[in-house]
Amino acid sequence: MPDPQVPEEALQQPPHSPAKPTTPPVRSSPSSLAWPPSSSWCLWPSSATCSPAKSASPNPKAPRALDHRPGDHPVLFRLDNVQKDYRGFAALKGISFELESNAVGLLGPNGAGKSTLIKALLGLIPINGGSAEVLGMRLPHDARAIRRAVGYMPENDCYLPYMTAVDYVSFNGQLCGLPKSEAFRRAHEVLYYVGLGEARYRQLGGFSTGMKQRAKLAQALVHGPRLLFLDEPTNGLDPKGRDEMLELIEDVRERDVRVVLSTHLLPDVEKICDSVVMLNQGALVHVGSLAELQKSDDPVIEVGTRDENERFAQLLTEAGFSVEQAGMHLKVRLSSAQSADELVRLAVEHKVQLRHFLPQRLTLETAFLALLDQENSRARTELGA
Ligand SMILES: Nc1ncnc2c1ncn2[C@@H]1O[C@H](COP(=O)(O)OP(=O)(O)OP(=O)(O)O)[C@@H](O)[C@H]1O
Repeated sequence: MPDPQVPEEALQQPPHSPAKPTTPPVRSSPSSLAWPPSSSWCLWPSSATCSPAKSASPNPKAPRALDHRPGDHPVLFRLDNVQKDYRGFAALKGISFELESNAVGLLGPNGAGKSTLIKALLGLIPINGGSAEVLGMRLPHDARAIRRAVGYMPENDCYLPYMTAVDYVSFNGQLCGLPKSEAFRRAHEVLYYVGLGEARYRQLGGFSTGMKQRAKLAQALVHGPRLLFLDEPTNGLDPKGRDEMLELIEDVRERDVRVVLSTHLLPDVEKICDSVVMLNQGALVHVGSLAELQKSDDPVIEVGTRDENERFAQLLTEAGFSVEQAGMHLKVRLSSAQSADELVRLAVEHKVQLRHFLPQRLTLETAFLALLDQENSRARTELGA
């Protein structure tokens, strides 16, 4: 039975053609298995700029090289001394950087200025000094063009509770410049895409937190943005909901939409992003690739022995290694002059049986905390001087 509220063109292109081989990113309920919308469905508006979606790559999780739509600007952001004051309070203190990236993690403790930076880059709040470019478009002159090219999923709820999901998403599409019928058609498609196909005529006020987050994602995607700003998209979600939201974001990224993810959850950044921008108290702490940040100059090896951790720690310390106890294991930090071979040789020489030997990757969390520590002690020194 055709749905009387779905426009004819949407019915001609069924939102979930069985011919599509792509893996469903969301499997929250049988209804969400309606993914994907169709083989030719894409995140870009069909009128002027839409071209067929690329077929799924063999490994959708494999990192892709920068690969943009024709005419897309390779430089995501170019900021020069961007400042923002709220009645005399400096929320952004002269931020400068240039970044080429497909997925950026925007990190910082509470009050660091992440939301302020996002709003400034969207042209939603004026900056008090400096200049900024988003995808090659300059603020404030090109603010309208930026808003058309960019989707924004805000941290806070931003809907009227008595609106249905489809009206809400369609209305946002119109606000972003889509004609009414196109906005309505795409609202249906994008709601299927985020796994809310069956719930699209329900009022948002009755949605669970996970459904509200998906509806917010849908409204950010409806007009086919080239860049998506996500402010705390996994806030309030349980572990399953969080995984599903991250899978959706990964899928969006795989469809050539660049992503800026602002979050406190560093594992989310590790999963989605290829680069990071770190702020602290309105200042830029770090900008660069994630891999670069996780590269440790002093590798750490976790070792465990058969009941001889204490003796081995003593031997390692005497040999000049830096050792600390970490639960049932020892963490041995190697300087540039030391090697893992030496550590093993020492164990063999002293007949210490090694039961555990694990070179450790520096986590984003460790790197983040170390950078914040450095920055805070630098600020304290400056204050004292
Ligand atoms: N409209 C406003 N008026 C006055 N001060 C503001 C306003 N918005 C933000 N601030 C202040 O600017 C600073 C940066 O706020 P912002 O919301 O950008 O930080 P954030 O990094 O996004 O924090 P969180 O992670 O807690 O969301 C904070 O000290 C905040 O209190």
